[in-house]
Amino acid sequence: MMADRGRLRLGINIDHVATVRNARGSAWPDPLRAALLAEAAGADGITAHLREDRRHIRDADMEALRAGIGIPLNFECAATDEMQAILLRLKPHAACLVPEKREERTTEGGLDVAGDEARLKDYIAPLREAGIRVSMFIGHEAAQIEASARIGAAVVELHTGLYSELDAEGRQAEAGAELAALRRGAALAASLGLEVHAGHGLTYENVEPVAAIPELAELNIGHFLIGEAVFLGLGPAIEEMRRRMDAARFR
Ligand SMILES: CC(=O)[C@@H](O)[C@H](O)COP(=O)(O)O
Ligand SMILES: NCC(=O)COP(=O)(O)O
Repeated sequence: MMADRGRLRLGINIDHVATVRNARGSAWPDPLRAALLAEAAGADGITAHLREDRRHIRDADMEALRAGIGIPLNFECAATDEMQAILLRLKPHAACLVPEKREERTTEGGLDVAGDEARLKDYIAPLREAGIRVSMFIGHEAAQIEASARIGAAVVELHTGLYSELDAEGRQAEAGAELAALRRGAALAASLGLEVHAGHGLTYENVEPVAAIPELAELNIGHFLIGEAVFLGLGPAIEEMRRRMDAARFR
């Protein structure tokens, strides 16, 4: 009999549609249009990251996504006062708090929840009261997972960036060790009552071992799929990712 470990949700991150738009200072390609195409292709949610420097997604994009899509919006941002005010005004389905450095090319590592526990507990309290599902974008270390549970986060999203990099570099033993650590992290988080998501750097080639982790409820995938959309179209690119995720879950 086929094992049924539950359907894994697929959130599509549309940040890099905005990267292409901003490269020319034009109005296109439009991230909302991408989000609506993703929704039509079966995406379970849309993820967008409003960075402090607005290098891709901008405030108006978040407003348009909040008003325009029919599936949950996962609003990624740093835990700053500015972002808290925007979250409380827009009230997205979910807020995923991420570490952010102005000079980084992309999100490097997870949020240090254990090292900033008291502040983050206070920071998320009004978000929780507003009905926003709070998620922590963290590494797989037990200390970060336990701190996320203690402060009252509903979700942790485990950073798969290192696994993805090691796999892409052909460092299979190290990628396997990182995958095993992600598995242990997912099991610990679920045992603490957290919903477990994962994402960053996932591709057709590396997604299946991650999708097979039984405690995961959702993957968030962006950069690779926006690139693949150039060749396949966004809908077919998403459908192929969906197919591979299902293959990992239901084989
Ligand atoms: C938090 C995360 O993993 C992604 O949302 C990522 O941050 C996308 O944005 P960047 O590519 O700007 O890092
Ligand atoms: N939180 C991870 C995410 O939204 C997508 O990351 P990526 O696929 O763009 O690297």
